[in-house]
Amino acid sequence: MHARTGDFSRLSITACCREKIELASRKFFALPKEEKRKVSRDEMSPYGYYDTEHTKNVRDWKEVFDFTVQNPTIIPASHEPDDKELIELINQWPECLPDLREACEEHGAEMEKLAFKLLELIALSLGLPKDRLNCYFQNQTSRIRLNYYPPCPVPHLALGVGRHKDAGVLTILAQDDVGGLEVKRKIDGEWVLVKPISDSYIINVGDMIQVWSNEKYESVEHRAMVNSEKERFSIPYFFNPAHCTWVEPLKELINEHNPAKYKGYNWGKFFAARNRGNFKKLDVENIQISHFRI
Ligand SMILES: O=C(O)CCC(=O)C(=O)O
Ligand SMILES: [Fe+2]
Repeated sequence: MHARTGDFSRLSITACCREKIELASRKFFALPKEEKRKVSRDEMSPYGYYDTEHTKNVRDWKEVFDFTVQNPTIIPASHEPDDKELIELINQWPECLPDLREACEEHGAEMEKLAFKLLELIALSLGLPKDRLNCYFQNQTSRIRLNYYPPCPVPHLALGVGRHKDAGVLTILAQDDVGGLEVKRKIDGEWVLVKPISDSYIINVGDMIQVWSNEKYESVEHRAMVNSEKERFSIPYFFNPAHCTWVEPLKELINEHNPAKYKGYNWGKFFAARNRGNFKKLDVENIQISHFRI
């Protein structure tokens, strides 16, 4: 893929790398359940295969495989503010499909290069030095997810992923040609289909850019529909900073006319709190940046 990003630079992502991960993802999800469950995630090892995820307490119609880009990745052991314990996330790879690991690691490296270019463009667009945001990404917690949405006999009763906003910095999404991703249009609240364009990536601004930019950028609500005939695959890359990142509106962007719209929060604890809802149904709403809105 080639993309022109303003006058700044020309990015080139090898199409073969994308084809490789798409093929490996199809092969992985086509494996028998017992094989996939050998790399199942659980509360101790929260990355790997999973087929019972909930978004906002509702079960999604999908199977996923998650891995981190930096191996190992360090995150807090729990969402409890006083718990200082950290854990190392170690990727799990299916032994019967060695191609998957290679394809995933290559794709991760390509996505990371693109993510840094985009980050620099965003910094420049906010009137900041181009490397202003780079410092948060040493020991980053970025991850990639392989999404598989099987055909659904009752597509009007289920969603592949329920409505949500991505909590991180940027999401770079590769979707296949089936279609199903919808974004909520701000002016009228209508859900609008993001039409698949082959060999292109969808760039989604996440909640952290909304907070850093003090709402100059907004993260968009989105969801994934399912359909009764076709299976669908997508591959989001979630670009996330180090767990210790304190997220708040950037000092340079706020002043008496534009006061900070958010209180600060710790990314690692936010992420741990968000992930809690993946393993059990919670009685409370999952953590959102609106909880830090001033
Ligand atoms: O499958 C898609 O198109 C979107 C997936 C998504 O929003 C997510 O995994 O956060
Ligand atoms: Fe998303």
